[in-house]
Amino acid sequence: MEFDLVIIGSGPGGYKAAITAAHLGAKVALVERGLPGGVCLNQGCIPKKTLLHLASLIEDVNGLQGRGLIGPVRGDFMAAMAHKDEVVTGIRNNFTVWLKRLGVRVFIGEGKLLGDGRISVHPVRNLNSPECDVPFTDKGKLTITAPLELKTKRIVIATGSTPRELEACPSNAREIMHSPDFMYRLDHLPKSILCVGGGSIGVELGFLLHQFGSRVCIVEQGNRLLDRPHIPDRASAVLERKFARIGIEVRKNATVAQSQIVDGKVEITCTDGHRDTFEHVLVAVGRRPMTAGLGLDEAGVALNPEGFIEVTEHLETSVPGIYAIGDVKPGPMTANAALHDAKVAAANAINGNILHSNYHKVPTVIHSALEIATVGLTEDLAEQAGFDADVARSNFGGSGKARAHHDYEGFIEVVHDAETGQLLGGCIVGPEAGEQIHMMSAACQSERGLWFFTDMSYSHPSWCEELETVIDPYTSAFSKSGKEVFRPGIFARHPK
Ligand SMILES: Cc1cc2nc3c(=O)[nH]c(=O)nc-3n(C[C@H](O)[C@H](O)[C@H](O)COP(=O)(O)OP(=O)(O)OC[C@H]3O[C@@H](n4cnc5c(N)ncnc54)[C@H](O)[C@@H]3O)c2cc1C
Ligand SMILES: NC(=O)c1ccc[n+]([C@@H]2O[C@H](COP(=O)([O-])OP(=O)(O)OC[C@H]3O[C@@H](n4cnc5c(N)ncnc54)[C@H](O)[C@@H]3O)[C@@H](O)[C@H]2O)c1
Repeated sequence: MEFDLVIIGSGPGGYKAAITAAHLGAKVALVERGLPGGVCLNQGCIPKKTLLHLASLIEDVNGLQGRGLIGPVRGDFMAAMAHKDEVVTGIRNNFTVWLKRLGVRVFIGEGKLLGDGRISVHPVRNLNSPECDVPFTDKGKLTITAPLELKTKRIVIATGSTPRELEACPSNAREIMHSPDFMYRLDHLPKSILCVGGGSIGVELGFLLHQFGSRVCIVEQGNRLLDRPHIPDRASAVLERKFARIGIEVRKNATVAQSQIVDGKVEITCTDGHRDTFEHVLVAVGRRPMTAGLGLDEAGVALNPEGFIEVTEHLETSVPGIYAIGDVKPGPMTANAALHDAKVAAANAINGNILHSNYHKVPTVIHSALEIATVGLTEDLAEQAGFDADVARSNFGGSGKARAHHDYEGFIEVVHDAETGQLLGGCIVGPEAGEQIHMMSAACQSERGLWFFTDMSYSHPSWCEELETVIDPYTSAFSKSGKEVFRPGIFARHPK
């Protein structure tokens, strides 16, 4: 069977690449060895967001007790987990039908590079990935029963990642677990849980369990939660204050030195000497790329020292015509980034290397006790890049909508160049931040830069109108000084 493009892996990277290439008129095959939809649909973004939505509702409703609502409401964790399964299964069952309608051939089997544009696909013994026991209804009869060989002009590798192990706290998928075990093996609400790692998974799953009634502690080796360059310190600080207020314990600058399972409970000793016992431990200390068994060596595809597939700015690997996208190559390990990569790599694979990946364009959104959303550069990163960075900042204290919702924790900051007004990026912490950030993205993309916000008209009351409030004094000052120069945002000026 011959194709223009074969994609290995059907997560957000793989399926988006398939759709993009199909829209460009290519004959496309998508090979998946586990559950269609990858980590994002089956173990990550979608199940997590379903549970977090309920967790946030509990918080919102209880926050309005005595202000017209009578409570408190409580969560039913196992009913929430069943609801989550229904949501995921519903999306998954339509997923392959949708791809078929676009003309994409889906093969459920294990893909391996054979060189010379050939890919073998082998039947998988246990269709459901080793990390997840959820049944898959193969409506389209896509599961192969005998080995196949596909021939293709171009290849996209989108095989994703898997959780990193922690030697001092080895997972047994029960008392000590990783996020896939949390999603599919947890059959009760833990009375207590330790999250090792205060990154995205620790703060998101820790918060949701707290809302359902677990005692939650997070141990983080860095000196702040979400310790990543593109998340400003101020955002971590607001989240840490909120965790302290609602009763989530955070132990920073520490990790687990020893763990032992005794009578079905996990006894922990931390490097700061702290000892405690938890019903469960969730290890979330990052993820490693999924490259084993792909035949990369034989095909000549180079890896970097950390084991990620090396790519050029066009997302092409060391072998011309083979591209790699999403978690399996260096860069942000988010669905947002994988979706961005997919559009770049698929277009390049079909039309020649014309597009560059540009992670300034890709927002990051953390869904926890507060939503934290960023795009482009922080103040620190902007200064490191040589800009004369200035920040327009506001909290939601003056926002009518925030007051009406009785929800005004958080802030907005918009980073720009003091000299030119060029928009460089921003961060929003607060309600619907993950939606509001798209305004910031559009502004960064536009030729109008900061003036994008003041040119706009807004609905009132709304969260987004705060963006105009925060920017107004800056654009006015530029106008008064006669320095009103319209410059494209950071996206257009920085190819990488
Ligand atoms: C708990 C959790 C919550 C998350 N929440 C968010 C969020 O809210 N927002 C966000 O942006 N990101 C989130 N992420 C991250 C996001 O899920 C990943 O970044 C994203 O799924 C990566 O997409 P991908 O296409 O690179 O790979 P994946 O989604 O990992 O898909 C790779 C696929 O390739 C398949 N595969 C591997 N090897 C082979 C082979 N040899 N043959 C055939 N198939 C193969 C795998 O079975 C898998 O289905 C979350 C992650 C987790 C764990
Ligand atoms: N909303 C989202 O976009 C979202 C949500 C969940 C996961 N994800 C992605 O999934 C990936 C995995 O998430 P994650 O939370 O496991 O990784 P992460 O990289 O987000 O955070 C891991 C955290 O663990 C800490 N850590 C590392 N080793 C440690 C140790 N021994 N002891 C204590 N702390 C330690 C790190 O300092 C870091 O803060 C991430 O790359 C993330 O981008 C994204």
